[in-house]
Amino acid sequence: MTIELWETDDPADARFALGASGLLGAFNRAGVLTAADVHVAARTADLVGELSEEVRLAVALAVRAARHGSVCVDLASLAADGESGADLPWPDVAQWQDAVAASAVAAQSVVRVDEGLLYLDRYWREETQVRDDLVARLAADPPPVADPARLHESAERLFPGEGYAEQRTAALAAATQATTVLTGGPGTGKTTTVAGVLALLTEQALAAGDRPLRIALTAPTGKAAARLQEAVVEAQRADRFDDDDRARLTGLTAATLHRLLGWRPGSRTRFKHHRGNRLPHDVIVVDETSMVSLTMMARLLEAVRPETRLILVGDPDQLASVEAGAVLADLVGGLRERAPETVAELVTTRRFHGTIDRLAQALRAADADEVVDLLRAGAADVELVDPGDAAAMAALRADLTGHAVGVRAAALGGDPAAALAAAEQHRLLCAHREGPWGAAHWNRQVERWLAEETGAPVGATWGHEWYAGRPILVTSNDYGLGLFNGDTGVVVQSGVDPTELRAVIASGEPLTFAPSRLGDIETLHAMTVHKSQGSQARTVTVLLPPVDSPLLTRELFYTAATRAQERLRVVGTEDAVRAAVATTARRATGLRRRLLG
Ligand SMILES: Nc1ncnc2c1ncn2[C@@H]1O[C@H](COP(=O)(O)OP(=O)(O)OP(=O)(O)O)[C@@H](O)[C@H]1O
Repeated sequence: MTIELWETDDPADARFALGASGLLGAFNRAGVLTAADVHVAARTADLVGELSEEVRLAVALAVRAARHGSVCVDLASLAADGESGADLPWPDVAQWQDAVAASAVAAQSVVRVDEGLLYLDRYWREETQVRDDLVARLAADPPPVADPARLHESAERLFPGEGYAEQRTAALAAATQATTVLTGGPGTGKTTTVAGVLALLTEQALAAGDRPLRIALTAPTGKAAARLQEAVVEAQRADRFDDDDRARLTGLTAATLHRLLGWRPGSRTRFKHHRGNRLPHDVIVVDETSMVSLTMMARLLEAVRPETRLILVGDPDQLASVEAGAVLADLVGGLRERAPETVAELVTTRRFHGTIDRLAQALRAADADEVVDLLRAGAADVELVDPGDAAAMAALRADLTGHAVGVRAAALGGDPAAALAAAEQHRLLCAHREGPWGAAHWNRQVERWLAEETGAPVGATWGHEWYAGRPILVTSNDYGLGLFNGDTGVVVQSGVDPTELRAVIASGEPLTFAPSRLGDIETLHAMTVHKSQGSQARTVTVLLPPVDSPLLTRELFYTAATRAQERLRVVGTEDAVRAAVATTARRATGLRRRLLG
């Protein structure tokens, strides 16, 4: 294992810290630390009069770790990894750890050392709080069940027979305890279980003669929240639910976690609801929990009342949040040992019966030979394209261009629903944002092909950023407009004049805006795998980066592959496929271990 470095041929690269000398300078020039890591560490150390170079290096490595999604840094293993890969002046580990523990930065709580792991104070406090809140929830009495006989009877009705046994057990667990982590891959029946649990709980509230249950459905992104809401409503249409169940559950709406907690202007990490002003709900269901960062989990747990039933739903094999932490995987790992009854795992796939499902299972099992065999099997729903195969790449180009042309034709027709449907057919997913395998490059590429094919000068290279048929992705929440990070849409021509353009965003009822009203928007001919989390498309093309990419991991491949509902095309060499399967995204966190203690 080698330490991940940034590389550049440009001596003026902004990541070089001007004037950095000594250890910080050496680690910056080697590409371990960026200028930002160095400056943050130097400033913080200056504030408390910390002069030791070794300690300043440790602080900078903790800052760097957070940038890479880790909550803390294990100096010993980092130095051991680094020594095998880069010729760097690593301090003697034992002495270094002692120096950090005895330092002014530790004494002033700028950093914390816990079981050999070094944390920036903020993350240590958040991790401690998540652990303490969870442990307190586990220790408290379970919420009361008004009519246990009725609960079991209704569970048999809503989850009948052997086919629903796994979900029935999970639902009864979630209905009878305060905290449940419901995990499973795509299509394993998580939403069906959630819909059933809500029916069970609303019925129990009625049996107890209580006021109607207050239920919150939530997810980290607007797109995921909207999907949860639709899926729960859809699940209740099944015959197993009777009219009374449906009547008690009418009007359920889902909101993003930010909105549920009460977003406050000017702060991304502080909310209206907190320990002193808790959320009023009796049941809170969080979907796509793998995307929840440590910070958001801390904010959520402090705002949840002890007696509220909390159901955390997600797939721990997916990529973790863009921000620091790997909370869902840590919760599953830690709680499985500490309180196994709180982890309900669904393992039987209900939706796919094809190669995509088998591929997802092989990826979870890290079985590289099976993954390669499935990709090469010539199945109708899964295909592997070798980037060195000119004919196959030409076919890929024709396909991507054909899709873009189809979206443009629908958008020129001025029918928002048709344009949206065309745009939602296919997703091109990239590991990186920048570079030859990045989303930015492929967005430009598809726009160029579209322009060539149609003769219309569209796209950023022509200076026509807004054009009919431009698929778009919303990249931040805009509560005023009702737009959420992750929302997707397309630009349509709304009149005879080609300059009359409207942006249509997919929602229950499509939302229409003048393009000038939209702020944070990206073109969506291609998107990063990270941003695709929480959404699916019928056909998905995944561009695997080359073998040496630090982003090439099993979690990335699994997340990308499971976005596909009907067809999956993977563009990459066999070596890249094998490297992805063999590499897991390593994030340093202490939560799993601390949950055991
Ligand atoms: N026990 C079951 N037997 C047969 N079909 C089921 C069962 N449970 C769920 N299904 C069906 O399987 C499909 C997937 O279920 P569901 O949407 O609940 O899964 P999910 O895990 O939430 O999926 P995803 O996370 O991919 O959205 C649905 O069409 C649902 O009706």
